[in-house]
Amino acid sequence: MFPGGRGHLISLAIVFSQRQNLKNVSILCHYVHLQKLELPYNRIKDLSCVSHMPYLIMLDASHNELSEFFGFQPPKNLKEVNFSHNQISAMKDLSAYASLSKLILDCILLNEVSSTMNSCTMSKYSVIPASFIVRDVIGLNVIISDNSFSEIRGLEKCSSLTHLSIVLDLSSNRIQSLSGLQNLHFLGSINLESNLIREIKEATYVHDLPLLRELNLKRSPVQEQPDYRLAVIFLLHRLTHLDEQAVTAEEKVSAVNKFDPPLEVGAARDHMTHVVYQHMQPQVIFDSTLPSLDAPYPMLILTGPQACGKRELAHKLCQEFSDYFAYGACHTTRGPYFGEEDGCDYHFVLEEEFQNMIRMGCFVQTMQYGGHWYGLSREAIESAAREGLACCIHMELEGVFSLKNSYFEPRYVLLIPTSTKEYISRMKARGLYSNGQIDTAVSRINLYVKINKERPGFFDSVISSGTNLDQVKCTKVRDRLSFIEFPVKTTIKYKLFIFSKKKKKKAKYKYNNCFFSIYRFNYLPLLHLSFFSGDSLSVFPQLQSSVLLVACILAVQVIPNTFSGVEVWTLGWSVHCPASFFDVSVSISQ
Ligand SMILES: Nc1ncnc2c1ncn2[C@@H]1O[C@H](COP(=O)(O)OP(=O)(O)OP(=O)(O)O)[C@@H](O)[C@H]1O
Repeated sequence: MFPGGRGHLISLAIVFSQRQNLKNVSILCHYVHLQKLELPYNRIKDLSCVSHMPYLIMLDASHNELSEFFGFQPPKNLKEVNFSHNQISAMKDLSAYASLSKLILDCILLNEVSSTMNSCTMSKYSVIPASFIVRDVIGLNVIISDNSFSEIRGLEKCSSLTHLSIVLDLSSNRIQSLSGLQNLHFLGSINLESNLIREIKEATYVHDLPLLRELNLKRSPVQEQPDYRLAVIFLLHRLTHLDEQAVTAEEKVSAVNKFDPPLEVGAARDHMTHVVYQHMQPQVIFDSTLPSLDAPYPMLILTGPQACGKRELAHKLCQEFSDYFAYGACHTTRGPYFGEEDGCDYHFVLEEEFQNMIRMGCFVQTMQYGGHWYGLSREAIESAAREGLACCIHMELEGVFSLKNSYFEPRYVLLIPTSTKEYISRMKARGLYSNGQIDTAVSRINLYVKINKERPGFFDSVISSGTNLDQVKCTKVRDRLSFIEFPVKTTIKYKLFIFSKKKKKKAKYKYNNCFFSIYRFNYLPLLHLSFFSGDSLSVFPQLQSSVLLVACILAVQVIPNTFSGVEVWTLGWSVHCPASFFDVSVSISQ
């Protein structure tokens, strides 16, 4: 029945595509040199003959009637075993099978696991590869695919799985959750292809597995979730392969930028948004850009965690030093607290209006905090600048990061609570905040402390915030900021003097139906051209040289927004320049 020369046969395959009636293979105990034995699709119940095969490396006994798990003495070098499609219901300790690296257990009816090391009773649907105590085996493959498992239970009781770096193949089941894998600290690779996992958050169950490098969720409904790949990469940052595809460094960076952007990235995005929307609007000269090229418009930003007292301080400063500061009221989508007046603390607007304002380029900076939008409008700054006052604003750290990207150069003062206890009782005393809001605010104190510590000079001044904002504190802030050289009301106005023969503050000219005004500031001319409908464009060639002259000195950008013809002559020196090239934008409007 079996081939001759049995003493030296090293590989034997008895393979049928359909089940055959081979039951007794005891004769194989004479084939002591066998290294590979393939006996699938038979009716074998007893494999004790394998005890006589000390050199056996690979055994395929799938599709048989085995009820005993490893019912033979351990061949020393046995590496790969396939027991799929058998009737094994109990499993045992495999510590004697030191070389075992791959064990395939598809479609077996596991009811119970018993071992010398542990014993746990499992339901039919538990996915249990056994209690493998195989020391120093790296890369043990456990393949339990093509079953109908709908959940993963009991794996953590299998001590081998908590001691080995293993590959776990659970493909083609009906598994919906990764719950059950969270304690298998040595899992290196999980194959969950063709299962029923739907939610990205399931990945959090395997988030803490330190050795997990490969996860396969191909052909699972979760793949249809928006941003699926980046989200999983973000949650499982140690992965090197997702869905059998290498995770690139670019993907890892994109994932972090998308789901937990560093402050700089969030700020850059915010700044970019507002610059783009602002440039889509007709360009005008802003009062805040007029003072000087070397002494930018003065602004004071008070920053610190919510309710640290910066808002009160801002109001106080503006009251006490009304010749220096004007309060810059931001816009917000949160509703007013009791006693808050529209336009005083904030401009309270609805979400839709806020979003419209973003698209209209009204904001210099925006931020979401506590589920509400906050934004510093250009008009808030301009209305202070028009009065010749420095704008005083309070905002969170993210706002500071964003503003640092703009051409504004405010002074930043950090108010930091020194006593968490006092800070919490201050928040509680306000009676406005839930415990969650208080926790968030408290947790952000460290963020401010960290930035202040790691980036010397990021804040121009740091003061501790307390419960009382008295006169002393205002004076203290002013004293500390004396180096700012606050403008007095007159500074801006008087510096704007005339660039005309008549020595008027602002000269308006009419030329060929065109009105244009010329300012002179710090001896540098600044042109403001305004046109009315029906203007003759013939003025342009004549103006061109003077505009170019001005452009050389001050780098003034003239942006046409109504006359397409204007583009022709501005094209050469305006359109092709990067936005930051120009110090001032001047509009030509109808
Ligand atoms: N434009 C803005 N950009 C960033 N942060 C802002 C902006 N406007 C306001 N904030 C900040 O948003 C946070 C929430 O503002 P809100 O006024 O709702 O809180 P509050 O409970 O009144 O606290 P506070 O007394 O600090 O203002 C505050 O820290 C506030 O300074």
